[in-house]
Parts: sequence; structure tokens; C-alpha cells
Amino acid sequence: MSKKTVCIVGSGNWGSAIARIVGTNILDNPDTFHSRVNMYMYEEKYEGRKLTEVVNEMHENVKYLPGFKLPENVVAMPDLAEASKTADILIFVLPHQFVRGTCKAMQEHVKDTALAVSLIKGFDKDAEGNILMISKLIEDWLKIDCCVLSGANLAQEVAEEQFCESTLGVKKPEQGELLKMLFEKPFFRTSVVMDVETIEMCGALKNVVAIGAGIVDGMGLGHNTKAAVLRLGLMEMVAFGELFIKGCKEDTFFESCGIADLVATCHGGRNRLLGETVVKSDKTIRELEKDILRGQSFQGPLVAKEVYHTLSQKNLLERFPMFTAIYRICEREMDPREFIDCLRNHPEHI
Ligand SMILES: NC(=O)C1=CN([C@@H]2O[C@H](COP(=O)(O)OP(=O)(O)OC[C@H]3O[C@@H](n4cnc5c(N)ncnc54)[C@H](O)[C@@H]3O)[C@@H](O)[C@H]2O)C=CC1
Ligand SMILES: O=C(CO)COP(=O)(O)O
Repeated sequence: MSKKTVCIVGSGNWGSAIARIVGTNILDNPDTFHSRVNMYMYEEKYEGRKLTEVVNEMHENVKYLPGFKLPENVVAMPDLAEASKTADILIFVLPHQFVRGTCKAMQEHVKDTALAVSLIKGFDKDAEGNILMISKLIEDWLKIDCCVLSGANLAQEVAEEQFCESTLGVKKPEQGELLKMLFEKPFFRTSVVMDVETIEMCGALKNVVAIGAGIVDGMGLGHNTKAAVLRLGLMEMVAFGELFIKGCKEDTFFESCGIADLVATCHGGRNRLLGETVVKSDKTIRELEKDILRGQSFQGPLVAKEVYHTLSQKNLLERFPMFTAIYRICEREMDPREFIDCLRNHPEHI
């Protein structure tokens, strides 16, 4: 097998944490991978200098993952075409709203034999306004296979090398073997599952439920209420999967990408924090994102919007009262204090 070149497309909070794993695994497997990893970085200024320059000098993403060194074989590059044109494996790890533009810009340059893997937790929509999986979007634009990696993986804790699990979604077993070499660590255990779209859907929808968990926290409610939000949220995730994913397997919800990621994000994620803040502030989501995340991105409100539009087109809003309420709260159409009222008569209780 000829040696593979790897490019990481994205360099935010999770992109930088995963670069630490991928960069060192590549150095540990010199027969399989070329040592240099290009990391595409959306250029911006940091304290008057180009962020790429600072990152390559300090070997640290001082803006998005401060305090953690990047392996020296990981090189930040602002030119997407240059970064991606030699890649045999493309790791997509951007906020989902930037994927379409990114794929468009790299389309001409990507090798037709390359393999993509998406670590993104979000949805796009197709020309008819239906939910479109990010892996599918990448496949449509780049004409290459796209696998996924998703799990209970809060970036800060992964960077601290605390033990966790993750789920690799592949279409062929050999893709699982190759990707395990890139992502597996003693502190980051991966399970390979052949159910790409359900894994991906779990990652997107748990960000919506996490906003609900945060709302409950913001209202000062306790563990029982939060547990109800998690359970009803999970039931809506399963129902959504059954309706919209062909071949959706129930077992997948018991992998790290399902229940475990739901629990982790509802307790420690950025989307949970957003829900808590929404109760205490009158600001819009955009304003809160700027105030709280300083350049990082909440994926939950955007996913809630795509979900709401799909459900409303299909006359299914009543079947999904939690997703519906969270969308309305994020749009500031509904008072977050009315959230629990929306769950009292949930179809799961009938
Ligand atoms: N942060 C976390 O703990 C985890 C995040 N994820 C998922 O990974 C994906 C990426 O998240 P993060 O790395 O946390 O990103 P982030 O939330 O830190 O986002 C900031 C990134 O977006 C980039 N950006 C800003 N404008 C851009 C543009 N116009 N085009 C391209 N890039 C632009 C910034 O340069 C920066 O790299 C998301 O889908 C997220 O849900 C998954 C697991 C854990
Ligand atoms: O996906 C995540 C953990 O697995 C991170 O969730 P947040 O984007 O809510 O921080």
C-alpha cells in the first residue's frame, strides 16, 4: 500500500484537538502515512498577526484551543487548494454552515481517489428544502466517499487526554481499519459501525436537545426534569431517524455517537450553555454566540432551524414538540419559561 497523505480541513476547537491525535498517530505509523499533515485554517488576525503564522510558530492554536501544543508535523495553511490537493484522506471538521463553500472552493483540486471523513455535527438542506447530511453534501461536491466520526467528545476533555469513546461510521470495512489507525488512542477508543447517516444524525440532533437541557438549568430546575428532557429528546431523535434515515439501526443510538454524546453535551457542551443563557438574557442567538464563544460556533440553533422547516413541510411538528419548542425559543418567538409546558403532553406520554 502506498503511503497516505492526510489533510485536516478546519482548525477550530475540535479541529485542533483532533489534530493532536491525528498528528501523533501519523508519526507512530510511518509505513502507512506521510508525516506532514496540512491543516487548512480560515485566515484571521490574532493580536495584529496572521493566525496561521502564530500557530506555526508556537505549535498551538492560541485562539481556538489555547494551552495545548500541536504536534510539529501539523502545519496550518490558509490556502485551501494548496492544503488539500495532495491529500488521500480529508478530515472535515468545520462548523457545518461553512462546508458547502469550502467544498466548492476545493472541488477542482481534490484527488478522485481520496477518502473524506466528516467530524461535523450539523445538517445542510437540499434544493427541495429537505435535510441533507453533511457526508452526502461532501460526497456530492467532491465525488469521493465520506465516512464519519462522532461521539461524546468535548474537545477540551479530549485535548486533556481524558478517557472517552467515539463512533466511526464507514461504508466498507477497510475504511474502518484505515481510519482507526488515524483516530484510535488508549484514551480515545473508537467503535466501527456501518450506519453512517444515523451516526451523523445523532451528532446533529443532540445539539438541539442540549439547548433544552440548558434551558432547564437556566430555570433552576433539577435532575429529574433534565432527565426527562434527555429521554424525550432521545425519543425524538429515534423518531426522526426512523422517518428520515433509510436503514436507521436502533443499536446505533446505544453507541458513543448516540446516548453518550447526548449525555455529554447536555451536561458540558456549548449548546447547553447557550440554553442556560437564553433564559437569563434577551439577546439574540447571534449576539450570544459573539459574547460567549468569541469565534467558535453554536451548531444547535442552525440544526433546529433545518429540522423545524423539514417537520413543518411534512406536517409533523406536533410529533416533535421538543425540537419545535427549541426552534421557537432560539428565534425568540417563544418564552423559554414555557419550555416545560410544551413537553407535558408529549406524544411519548400518550
Ligand atoms: N468543539 C467540540 O467540543 C466539538 C465539536 N464538534 C463539531 O465539530 C465541528 C467543528 O467544530 P469546532 O472545531 O469546535 O469549530 P469552532 O466552533 O471552534 O468554530 C470556529 C472555526 O470556524 C472557522 N471559520 C470561521 N469562519 C469561517 C468560514 N467562513 N469558513 C471556514 N471556516 C470558518 C474558524 O476559523 C474556526 O476554525 C462542528 O460541527 C462541531 O459541532 C464535534 C465534537 C466536539
Ligand atoms: O459535540 C460535542 C461533544 O461531543 C460538543 O458539543 P457543543 O458544540 O455543544 O460544545
